[in-house]
Amino acid sequence: MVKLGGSLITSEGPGGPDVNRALLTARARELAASGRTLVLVHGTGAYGKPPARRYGYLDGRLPSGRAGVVAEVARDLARLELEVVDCLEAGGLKPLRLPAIQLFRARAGCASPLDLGPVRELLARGVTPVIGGNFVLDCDGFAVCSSDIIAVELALALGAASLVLATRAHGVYREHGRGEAIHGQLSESDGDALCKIDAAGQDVSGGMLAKISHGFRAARHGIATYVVDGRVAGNLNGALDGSPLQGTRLLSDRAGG
Ligand SMILES: Nc1ncnc2c1ncn2[C@@H]1O[C@H](COP(=O)(O)OP(=O)(O)OP(=O)(O)O)[C@@H](O)[C@H]1O
Ligand SMILES: C=C(C)CCOP(=O)(O)O
Repeated sequence: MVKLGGSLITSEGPGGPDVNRALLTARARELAASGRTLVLVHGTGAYGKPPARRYGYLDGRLPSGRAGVVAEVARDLARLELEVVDCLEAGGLKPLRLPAIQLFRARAGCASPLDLGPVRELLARGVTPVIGGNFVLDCDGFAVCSSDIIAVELALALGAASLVLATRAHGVYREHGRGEAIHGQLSESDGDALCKIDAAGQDVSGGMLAKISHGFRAARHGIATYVVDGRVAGNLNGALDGSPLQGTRLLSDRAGG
């Protein structure tokens, strides 16, 4: 399971959000060359995070009365998803996009998987399923379903051997903004280290701290879990092989559940 972070694959251009096509195609080429069976999940970055601030749903929930906002943002996310599969295909993969809203459902803002049969069946047919962070149905409206949650839930449900969370950072910085030293590995019992990590109040998906917390859930179930630098050539395959060139391994002290 590989998740390509929104900060990695998108940027804010002069005319609005853009996909970093060259980088994404290069990563796809490396993954295609390895010939692995893969599920690819991706974030929304410049397409998904600014609207949450602009329209004021940083808690990730929108009642039915705000369906117009959901429709507008989902339209832009559909453009992102199309560009992503275009780059993945240009890199030599056989990607097929599955909408998050058909695979996940939320209850009071908390998303969990529905029937993942289509993901399994695509894998069996040699296709790479691609799922982007997006809105899903909630009891009384809609909820943001972050790509970190999608990646972790799919990794758990499909029994993935590893989960690689690729982002635009060297790994998990020890002190973000005050140097580039990263944790080689980070354990969920390391309270001193974790309390220095940014909870990103202006990020609908909770930033690095939320990413790490979700990642620990996968680690707890024995899935080799990494936060790696997606800008570094060869790093995704390195991490999938258990030795990233640049990144942080997330470890659980509560392995087994
Ligand atoms: N301790 C930290 N270590 C690494 N990055 C950090 C840390 N604290 C904050 N950050 C910031 O978090 C960013 C990554 O978080 P972000 O939520 O953008 O992840 P992403 O997975 O790339 O995006 P998305 O959630 O859209 O998929 C980094 O680019 C960095 O700017
Ligand atoms: C903002 C929406 C709707 C999707 C979630 O964004 P992600 O955390 O970038 O996957």
